Amino acid sequence: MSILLSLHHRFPDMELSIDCTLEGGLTAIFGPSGAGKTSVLRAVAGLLHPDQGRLQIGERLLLDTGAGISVATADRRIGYVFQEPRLFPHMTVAANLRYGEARAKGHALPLGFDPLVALLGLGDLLKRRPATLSGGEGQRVALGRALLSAPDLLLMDEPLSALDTRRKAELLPYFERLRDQVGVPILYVSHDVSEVARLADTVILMEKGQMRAIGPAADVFAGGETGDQISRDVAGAILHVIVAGYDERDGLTEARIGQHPIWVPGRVGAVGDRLRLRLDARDVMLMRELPQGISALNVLPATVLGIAAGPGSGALVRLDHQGQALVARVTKRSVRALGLKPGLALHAIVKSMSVTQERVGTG
Ligand SMILES: Nc1ncnc2c1ncn2[C@@H]1O[C@H](COP(=O)(O)OP(=O)(O)OP(=O)(O)O)[C@@H](O)[C@H]1O
Repeated sequence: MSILLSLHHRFPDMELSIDCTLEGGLTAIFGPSGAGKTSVLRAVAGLLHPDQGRLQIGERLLLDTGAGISVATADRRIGYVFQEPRLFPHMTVAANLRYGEARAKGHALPLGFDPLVALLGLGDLLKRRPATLSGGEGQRVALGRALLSAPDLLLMDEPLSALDTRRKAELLPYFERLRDQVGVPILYVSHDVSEVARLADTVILMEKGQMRAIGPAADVFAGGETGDQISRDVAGAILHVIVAGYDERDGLTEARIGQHPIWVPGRVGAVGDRLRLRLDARDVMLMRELPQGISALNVLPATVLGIAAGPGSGALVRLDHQGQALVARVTKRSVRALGLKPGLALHAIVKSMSVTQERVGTG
């Protein structure tokens, strides 16, 4: 189901502008604080009335300022999950979920009550009251309630930002399952690169109210065509790999892109599972000759696609590894010393230990 979104709004100290068409899946709106991410969600939900805008979800036209159309929030069939669960404190978890279901008003649910309770692991919580839930449990209930209202689109605004690292890690697999098993498109706001790299199919990069880039997550984090769209702190690759085995002796998971192995610390997934790995551009080293006697386990043949030199001492080198984007952040001095230029074949070295747990996701 396509989502057509066009918003233009002038705040006293910022101009918001976004135009895009989305084709389902999970789209992350990513950018620093104040970029305008939440304002986009608010406009989509009908809580902010833009100066100019158009929103169409599938066949349903929800907003067209030119034609004077703006469907009321309650009738948009859009679910909203916030930083905190916002559950009804006097109701049990089951009653909170049933409240969501009642709002579906007969529209087909993406998943029935019981399968959704199972997917979100809510079975043991149904009789509890919100005050007794942990932050992560509360967010799962909030998600369930939103999905049971049969939304055409789910909005999630920094749903992990109020949680500590452990709770975030517990919740992320549920979000992955939701993305992969429930067909509801999701607009997901976050300023956290590890979260976005792990979850997003598509990334909208926002800065100062403007849409700076849009595309598949791997392309946007690699810096796009010109390599200068992404800030150096978040540039990196998202590699899609398949689990090939586990080395018991060394405690390493073998993943593969085609026939090429990539070793990841710990046991992750089962043989045949699809994983996505985030490689920070600063953790990738480049060598022209096949290296001998080095500790890094992952030596990936790659071809230089482009080089974007920043204003400082660094440069972002975009590479192709078997059809997937890799990106290395190196010094301009190394670019010169290695004679890096588009088309050059070389080796990208990635330390296994740099692929930490939070950089490994599914799907
Ligand atoms: N109701 C409002 N009135 C005036 N200006 C607003 C309003 N809402 C948003 N803005 C302007 O838009 C900017 C971006 O706000 P928004 O909350 O959308 O950003 P964000 O990217 O979600 O940031 P954060 O992660 O900090 O919430 C604000 O700094 C402000 O300039």
